Amino acid sequence: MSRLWLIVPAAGVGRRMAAECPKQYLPLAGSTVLAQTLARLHAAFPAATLCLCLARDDIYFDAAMVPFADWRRIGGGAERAESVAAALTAIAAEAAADDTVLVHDAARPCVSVDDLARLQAALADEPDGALLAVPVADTMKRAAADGRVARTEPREALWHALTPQGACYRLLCDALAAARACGVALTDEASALEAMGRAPRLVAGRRDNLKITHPDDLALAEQILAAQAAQHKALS
Ligand SMILES: Nc1ccn([C@@H]2O[C@H](COP(=O)(O)OP(=O)(O)OP(=O)(O)O)[C@@H](O)[C@H]2O)c(=O)n1
Ligand SMILES: C[C@](O)(CO)[C@H](O)COP(=O)(O)O
Repeated sequence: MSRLWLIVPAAGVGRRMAAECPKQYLPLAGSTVLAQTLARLHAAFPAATLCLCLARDDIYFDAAMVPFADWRRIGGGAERAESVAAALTAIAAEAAADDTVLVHDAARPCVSVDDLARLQAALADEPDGALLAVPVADTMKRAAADGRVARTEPREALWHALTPQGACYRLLCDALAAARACGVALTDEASALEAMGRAPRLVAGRRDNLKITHPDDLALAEQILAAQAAQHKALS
C-alpha cells in the first residue's frame, strides 16, 4: 500500500516577520505557529510519516510540538527548496516511487482538514501533482520601476499558490533535482514540476490558508483559527 509522507519546511528565519525568534515559534492560539500547523496535519493524516525540516542551529524546537507517532527531524538548507530536497534525500531508502509526498509550510497553520483531504483525493489520480490554490480576487497591477502603475494585468487565469503541494515521491525528486541542475529558482514544488513540462492540478482551497509572513499576519491567523473553531463548534 502507498505510504503518505508529509514534509514540513520549518527551517526559515522569518526575515520579513522581524520577530525575536523565527516566526514558526511565535505564540499562536495557546501554542505556537509550528504546533498549530502540525496539529492540523495530524488531524487530517494521523498515520502519515512526518519529515520536519529544522535549522541545524534551532534552539526553539521542542519535540512536544509534534503529535505524530512516526516522524523524523531533517536538517534544513539555506533555501526552502533545499530544505525540501534534504527531506526527500533523507527518506530515499524508505520511500517507494509511487508514495505520495505532501509539502506544507510550517508558516500555514490555518489550513483546513477538509482542504487537506480534498488535495489528497485529487492527487490519487493526478500524474502531474497538485496544489491547493485560490483564484486571484483583486484587479492586478504591474508596477513600473518608479512605483507607478505600468499596466493592468488580466487576472482571469491567475491563482495564488498555497500549500500543501504534492506529487509522487519519484516525480518530486526528479523535478527538484532537474530544477537545481538547470539553476531554476524555486519558491514552491509546483514550479519544479512545471519546469520539467508537467502541469500540476490547481485544487481550489480556502482563502484563509494564510502564510504568516509579515507582522500583522499573526493577529489575522489568531482570528482565523478562532473563527474556524467557532464554525466547527456550531456544526458539531
Ligand atoms: N531555508 C528555508 C527557508 C524557509 N523554510 C520554510 O519554508 C516555509 C515558507 O517560507 P517563508 O514563509 O519564506 O519563511 P521564511 O524563509 O522563514 O521567511 P522570510 O522569507 O521572511 O525570511 C516556512 O515554513 C519556512 O520555515 C525552510 O524550511 N528553509
Ligand atoms: C510555497 C509557498 O508558500 C506558496 O505560496 C511560497 O511560494 C513560499 O513562500 P516564499 O515566501 O516565497 O518562501
